Amino acid sequence: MNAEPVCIKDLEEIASRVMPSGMWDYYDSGANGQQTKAENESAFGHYRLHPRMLRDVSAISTETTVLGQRVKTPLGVSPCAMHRLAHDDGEAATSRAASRSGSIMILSTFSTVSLEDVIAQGSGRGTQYWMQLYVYRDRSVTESIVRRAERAGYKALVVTVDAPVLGRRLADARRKFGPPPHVQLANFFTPQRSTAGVYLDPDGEFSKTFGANLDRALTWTNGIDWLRSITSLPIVVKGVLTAEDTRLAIEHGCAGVMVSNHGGRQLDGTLATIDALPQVVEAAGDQIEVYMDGGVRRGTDIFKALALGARAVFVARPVLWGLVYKGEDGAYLALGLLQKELETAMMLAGAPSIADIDESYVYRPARRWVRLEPAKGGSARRIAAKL
Ligand SMILES: Cc1cc2nc3c(=O)[nH]c(=O)nc-3n(C[C@H](O)[C@H](O)[C@H](O)COP(=O)(O)O)c2cc1C
Ligand SMILES: CCCCCCC(=O)C(=O)O
Repeated sequence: MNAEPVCIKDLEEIASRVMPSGMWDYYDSGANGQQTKAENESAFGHYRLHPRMLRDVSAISTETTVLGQRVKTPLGVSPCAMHRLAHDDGEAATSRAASRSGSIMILSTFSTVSLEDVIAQGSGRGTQYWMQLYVYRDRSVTESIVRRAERAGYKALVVTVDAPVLGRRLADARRKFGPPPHVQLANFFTPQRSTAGVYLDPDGEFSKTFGANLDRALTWTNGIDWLRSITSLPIVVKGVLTAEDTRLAIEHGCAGVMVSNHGGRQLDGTLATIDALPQVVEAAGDQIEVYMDGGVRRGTDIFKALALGARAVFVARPVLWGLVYKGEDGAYLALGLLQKELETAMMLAGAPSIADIDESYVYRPARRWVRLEPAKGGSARRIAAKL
């Protein structure tokens, strides 16, 4: 295909053709049988829109607020390790693209451009930068990233809580995948910096480096309460899929939760994120903001997530595919295609502003999953996942 990509699926097709297979597999893979990865995308198709006609849609605005600050769009970039696998400019290119499109950018701790250099690429036109954290066994490593993020101007910390261990992605396991030597974890290792307390697998295998550093004993108390005690930045927990954990996030003083299953790369067999979103929104009430990611490939997906109560919606792989296609311009194209599709969906549905988009615009599927909640001294209670 030589024509300019006109949708995210076109970008995916190009990236799948041009990326070396090891890197493509790392970006693409879900865990184990990849059921969750597939359902993140397909589940959007189970929701239907309920559009309204003859509403003035001559002026569409996607402006909204997130964590109390104005943003041009509720669309953002989810944290992804190692953008330099996609393009030599790595996260610097993504940062420029996010800044041009006014999208929020969440930077992965495992970026291949340093967190200071990434934010320096933004032109400050209302883009918010948030810093993603994995909590290390050696807390001084995490604390040092927090301090650097504060100094550099990041507006929130996003703590990923769905990865006490890296999910088993079979293609990576077969290959013992690790990055090529020129792709380095720039927040920890550069010619100028080598961070004590961070173990790097001598063979470069990701899952081993990950497993050796991260704290599997992490809890709400020793992780989230501890973070709150060392910083005043708002804390968002990423990887929440249940009402129970949303209530805990509120109790532990978080500012937001991100409904995410890590793009299906961690626990295979969870609900798709669009299906998990309603129970989280209900538990959150107006006490905490709710964001989501996973399988968002179209403007109508964003519209549906907003209608079900997400305050902002994030994408990961689509931006990586854009980077593979054309660096900064490709990532900007990916975000621009989604933004344009969102605006078109808003026009066609008769919802000219983000505030207009509510639950009345979607039909939920009638199917239900039922689980049993253990009862204390009585018979187990049947709980239906409300979709
Ligand atoms: C290649 C790749 C690397 C990722 N790296 C991280 C990471 O470093 N930290 C993190 O919290 N999530 C990471 N994620 C998960 C994403 O932030 C996000 O939750 C998920 O990919 C969203 O789904 P999507 O790719 O379908 O948009 C990664 C995802 C991919 C595909
Ligand atoms: C040591 C680098 C490991 C990167 C893992 C990043 C991640 O979360 C992913 O899903 O992949």
